[in-house]
Amino acid sequence: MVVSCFLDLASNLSWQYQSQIPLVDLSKPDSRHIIVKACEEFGFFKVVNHGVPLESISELESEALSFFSLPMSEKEKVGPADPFGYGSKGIGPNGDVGSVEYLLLKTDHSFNFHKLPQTTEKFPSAVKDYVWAVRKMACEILELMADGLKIQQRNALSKLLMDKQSDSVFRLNHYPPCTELEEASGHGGEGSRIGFGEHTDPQIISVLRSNNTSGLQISTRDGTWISVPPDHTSFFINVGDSLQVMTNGRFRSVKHRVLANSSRPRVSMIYFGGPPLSEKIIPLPSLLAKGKEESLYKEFTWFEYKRSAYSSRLSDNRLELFKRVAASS
Ligand SMILES: C=C1C[C@]23C[C@@]1(O)CC[C@H]2[C@@]12CC[C@H](O)[C@@](C)(C(=O)O1)[C@H]2[C@@H]3C(=O)O
Ligand SMILES: O=C(O)CCC(=O)C(=O)O
Ligand SMILES: [Fe+2]
Repeated sequence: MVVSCFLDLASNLSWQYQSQIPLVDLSKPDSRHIIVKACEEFGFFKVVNHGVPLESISELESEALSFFSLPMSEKEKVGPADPFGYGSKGIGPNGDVGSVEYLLLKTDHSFNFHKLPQTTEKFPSAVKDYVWAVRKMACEILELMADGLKIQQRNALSKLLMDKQSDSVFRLNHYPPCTELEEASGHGGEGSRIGFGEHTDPQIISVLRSNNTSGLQISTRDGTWISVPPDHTSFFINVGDSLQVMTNGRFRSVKHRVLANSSRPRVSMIYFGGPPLSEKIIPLPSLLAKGKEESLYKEFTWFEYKRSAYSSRLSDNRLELFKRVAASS
C-alpha cells in the first residue's frame, strides 16, 4: 500500500515535469508535495485551477494596456519611480536598464491615480480587485507549503502577507515589441535584448501573470537558462530570497530574467508578497528543531534586507552578505 502510494506520487511527479516547468494543479489533493519538490529544485512553478476570476485578470490587463498607451507626458505625471510610480528603462536606483516601462505600486492603495486622465478611472479598482484575489491565492500556496514541510502552524508564512503592515508590492511591466529594424540588425537572438535583467526577488513569494508573449526565462541549478512558455490563463510562482532564508536554504530563490525579443508586446503583472518591515527573517523554528541544523544566515529584519537590496545592482547575489560564515572544525 505504502509502496503503491509512493509509486503513484513518483509517476505523477515525472508527468508534472514533462514540460520542464513544474505544474501545480491547486484542485488536486497532492499539490503540497509537488509544490515542495518544485521549490527545492527550481524555486519556480506554474499554477492552474487557481481560483482567481478571469474577469479580474482581463480587466486589469486592459486597464494596464490603456495606461501604457497614454502619451509619455501623461505617464510621466506619475513618475519617476522612486521606487514607486512610473518608470521607463531605468530599473531601481543603481543604474540598471532594460527594454521595459513599468508602474510600481504599494499594495496599500496609497498610490495617487488622480494625476492620470479620466480614461483610466477604472484602473485603481481593477488593481485593488486583482491584488486581493492574487494575495488570497498566494496565501493558499504558502499554507500548502507549510503543510508539505510539516509545519504545524499552517499560517506561519501566510500570516505575514495578511498582516496589515505587510510590505507587499505590485508591479505592471510593459515590454514594447522588437521592431523590424532591430530584428534585421541581428537583435532578437538569444540574450540580445534584455527586457529585465537577471535577478532574484527579495520578498517571500512572487505571483506572476503575463499575456501570451514569451520572454521569461529561469535559471536552473546548473546555470542553464530555460524559457517559460507563456500561458495567460495561469500563474507562475517565484520563491523569493526571504523564503529561502525562512526554509534555511531548503527552498531556493529562483534567478530569472526577461528577454524582450518578441515582435509582440509583453505585459506582465507581478504581486510581490513581503512581510512587515520589522519582521525578523529567520528559519522557521520547526525546520531547525529536529536535528543539529543551524541557521545558514545571520539574523536580520526585512527592513535591513530591503535597505541592503536597494543599494545593490539587479544581478547581485543579495543573500551572500547575510550568510553565516561556517565555523571551522
Ligand atoms: C536594482 C533594483 C531594482 C529592485 C531594487 C534593486 O536595487 C534590487 C532588487 C530589485 C527588485 C527585483 C524584484 C522586484 O521587481 C522589485 C520591485 C524588488 O522588490 O526588488 C525590484 C526593485 C525595483 O525595481 O525597485
Ligand atoms: O515581467 C516579467 O515577466 C518579470 C519581471 C520581474 O521579474 C520583476 O518585475 O521582478
Ligand atoms: Fe523578478
